[in-house]
Amino acid sequence: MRAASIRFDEVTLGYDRRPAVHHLRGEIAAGSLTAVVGPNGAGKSTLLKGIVGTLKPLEGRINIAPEGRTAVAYLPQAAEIDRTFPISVYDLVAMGLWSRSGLFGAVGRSDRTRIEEALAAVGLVGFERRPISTLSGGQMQRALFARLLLQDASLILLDEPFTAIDARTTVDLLALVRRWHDEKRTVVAVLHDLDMVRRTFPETLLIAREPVAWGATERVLSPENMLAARRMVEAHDPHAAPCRRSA
Ligand SMILES: Nc1ncnc2c1ncn2[C@@H]1O[C@H](COP(=O)(O)OP(=O)(O)OP(=O)(O)O)[C@@H](O)[C@H]1O
Repeated sequence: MRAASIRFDEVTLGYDRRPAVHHLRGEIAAGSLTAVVGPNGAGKSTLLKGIVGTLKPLEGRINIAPEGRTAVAYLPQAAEIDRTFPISVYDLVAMGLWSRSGLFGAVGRSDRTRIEEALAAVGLVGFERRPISTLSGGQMQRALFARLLLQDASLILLDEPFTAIDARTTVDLLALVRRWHDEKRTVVAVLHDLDMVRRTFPETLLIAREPVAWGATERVLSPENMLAARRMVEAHDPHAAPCRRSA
């Protein structure tokens, strides 16, 4: 597997021509482990959607290398996942193989072994037949991480993966994030717990509608930068005309 890098060339992302994030340039290095932090409404989820490609840049370009050959796995915020969908834990996790087997591809013995290994890795052995609607929040997140494991992607994007998740589950799932990093996958996670970011994520991008600081975590999370980010989001006028400032 070749690790994936992400380059931003003067990127503006937004909705209905209104920028949510702009003046974004720089690179997330191949094999890096990056936290994206910032106040509510700073544009963190928007940034991930831009990388995944569900949101096309209003301006600029996001380039993922190696181009066309990077498998991307994306875990949206829990609120965006339909827990009422009638599907078992096993089938949800098996969906991680779709990129290889296709929607109607047969699940062979080696696939079944991989599904069982993924369920074991997240501590969900015995939950296979449970409908996902019966899972607790932490169990659901474990199932989603098992699905990510099977996706075997070189670029993994996580949007607030530990919000409202119990401490034990967080510890277990954070170990998987570390494992992905050791395997030289590129991991980008939106997080609010700054202690966790300091402990686990070497790189941080602090955004407040535009990058405030980007680089080594300890330097980025300075009190000055955090204050600047909060002020920038508070000062933002959602009805302002699209910004024409060159980056
Ligand atoms: N689908 C949408 N249509 C219009 N505006 C949107 C849409 N999604 C997000 N926005 C706006 O874009 C801005 C950035 O939102 P985003 O969800 O990316 O922020 P965030 O940093 O992830 O916030 P939080 O920490 O609260 O999850 C906000 O002003 C939000 O209201």
